[in-house]
Formats: sequence, C-alpha cells, structure tokens
Amino acid sequence: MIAIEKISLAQYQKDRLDTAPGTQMTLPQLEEEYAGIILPRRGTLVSAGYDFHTPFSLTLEPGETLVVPTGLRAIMEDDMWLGIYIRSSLGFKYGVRLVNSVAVIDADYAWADNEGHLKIGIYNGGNQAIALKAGDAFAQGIFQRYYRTDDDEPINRRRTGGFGSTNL
Ligand SMILES: O=c1ccn([C@H]2C[C@H](O)[C@@H](COP(=O)(O)OP(=O)(O)OP(=O)(O)O)O2)c(=O)[nH]1
Repeated sequence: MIAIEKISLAQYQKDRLDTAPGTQMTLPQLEEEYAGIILPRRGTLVSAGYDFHTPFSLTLEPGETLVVPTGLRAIMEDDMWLGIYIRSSLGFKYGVRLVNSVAVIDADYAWADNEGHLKIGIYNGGNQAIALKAGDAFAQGIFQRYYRTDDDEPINRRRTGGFGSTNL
C-alpha cells in the first residue's frame, strides 16, 4: 500500500504546539486548521512529486528556520522511502531550502510513536522575507525504491521515534 494520509487531531495538536509558532491557538482554531490540511496531489499526469502545503500562514525572515508539521504521514512498502524536496520555485526565487537538503522518510516511520508525523524543516537562505499562506505548496514528496547490499544485516530495531531517535 502506498498512501499519504492525515494523522490524528491529537497528534497534530501536540506537534503543532511543540514545533510551530501560534501556541496561543484555541481548540476551535486548531480544529479548523486541522480540517483544512490538504492531502498532497501531483500537479500533472506525469509529475513525480506530491505537493505538500503548509497548514498555516507563516513568514520566514532571512536566516530563519521553521519546522512545519504537515499533519500527514506516508504509508509505503518496505523497500521504499519518500524523499521530500523544496518546491523548486521557492529555491530559485527566494533561496528557501530544506534544513536537511532532502527529508528522508523511512517506510517504518509511519508506525513510530508520533504516528509518523511528517515534519518539514525550511530555511530562508535568501535576503528577503518570504510569506506563505495557509494552503500554499512549499515542498514536494517523491516515492522511491531503494536497494540492499547482498550481505545486508540491518540492526534489528523497530523505529519508535523521529529524527535522531536511533542514536546511530
Ligand atoms: O525532515 C525530516 C526528516 C526525517 N523525518 C522523519 C522520517 C524519518 O523516517 C525519521 C528519521 O529520520 P532520519 O533517519 O533521517 O533521522 P536521523 O537523524 O538519521 O535519525 P534516526 O536515528 O531516527 O535514524 O524522521 C521527518 O519527518 N522529516
């Protein structure tokens, strides 16, 4: 199965308050924002990327970084990963980048304790402030397959957390 779906409202609420500004939100405001989360779609028949949209309006000053909780998780087969990249025009026009260049989303992340919540860190590497409105596309995710070496012996652990959680 390959899918991108919403995480629960409870998980979204937790991560939204942890990682993004706007912690003064009321529950109805949060529910409205959650209801407005857009499921990624491809732009054209043969576009590779599923477009990710910010759930809330944001402004990034030059040099500033923000982790956008998408409210989404990706389900995929074991030999796949999802690569998330910046929307090209944001890079070309404004110098906006992902903080980690590419977000590598592992197949087992979907079953992590945080429901596999996809978080996308962006950085304004340009020289002007950039404003995104709720619903604006800012990143794109491409499902890909990976290979394993013949003598592959993975460290047999189940993922429970997000980035940095396995302390390798
Ligand atoms: O920008 C990112 C990068 C990663 N992840 C999630 C999906 C991924 O499967 C998990 C772990 O990411 P990664 O393996 O790249 O992080 P790490 O810092 O190497 O940590 P770990 O020890 O968890 O492997 O965190 C995101 O939501 N956004």
